[in-house]
Amino acid sequence: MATDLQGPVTTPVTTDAVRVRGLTRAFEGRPVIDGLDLTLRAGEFTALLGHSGCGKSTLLRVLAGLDRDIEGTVLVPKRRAVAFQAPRLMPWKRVWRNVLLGLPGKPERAVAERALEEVGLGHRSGAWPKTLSGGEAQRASLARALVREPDLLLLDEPFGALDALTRIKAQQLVAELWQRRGCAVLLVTHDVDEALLLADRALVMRDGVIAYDTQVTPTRPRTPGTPALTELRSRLLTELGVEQPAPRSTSHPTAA
Ligand SMILES: Nc1ncnc2c1ncn2[C@@H]1O[C@H](COP(=O)(O)OP(=O)(O)OP(=O)(O)O)[C@@H](O)[C@H]1O
Repeated sequence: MATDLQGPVTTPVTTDAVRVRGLTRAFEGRPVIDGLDLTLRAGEFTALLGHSGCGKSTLLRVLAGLDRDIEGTVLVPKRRAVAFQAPRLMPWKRVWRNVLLGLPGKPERAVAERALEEVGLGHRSGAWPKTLSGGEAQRASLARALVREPDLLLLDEPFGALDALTRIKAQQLVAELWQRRGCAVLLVTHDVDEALLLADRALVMRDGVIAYDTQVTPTRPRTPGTPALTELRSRLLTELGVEQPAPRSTSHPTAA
């Protein structure tokens, strides 16, 4: 799949969707990413966690090819797509035209409608973006990513601005799309529970590198609160510097 690669160096790799070696990105002389190595396997769903400002979006932008002012080696598949927290729809173009935006050639409306149907938005194809709800706009943004048939789907906090119920539905949709499409996904999120719900693997970024890298249980669908997930949740929170209360003692002093 990832034999068709582009990046600063184009050594072909076969089973990996992403291969990053010694990546450094500095702003005004201060490295935000500092010698980072990362391999994502084809078809793997990976969550990227880290405190605010640690460089998650910067890494995603580099992988998306939106930031090339870098040092190091970045190998990514040519077919990749990105969806951001804000859906970034052009208000003067109908939804289906937004979905096709930037695609080469002159793809037909039916191409956009197939992707819109996949995200449950076929009926809003001819609508103007301003008439969509937040969840609908986010789904349109996902359709725009899917229409590119990506081998690598980059998601930068796509659920961050959604209300709790819409967020659960959007998470389910992404899980379904990933299972159907089989592409590698890199999801930037602040939410440890979201990472544990969706991902095969969770990474914590700190000090410009991947400081922690763990597999999540392969069982799906996930049931929050199982001992394995609870332990992993606690480990990830510790890695993120979140102090947790000590487990409550089960022994009670007996009254005299
Ligand atoms: N274009 C830029 N110019 C200068 N500094 C930048 C630029 N883009 C990002 N930075 C800085 O790089 C650091 C990492 O930013 P980035 O957006 O990657 O963090 P993040 O981990 O995604 O944060 P958050 O979780 O808050 O979205 C921040 O200190 C940010 O101010």
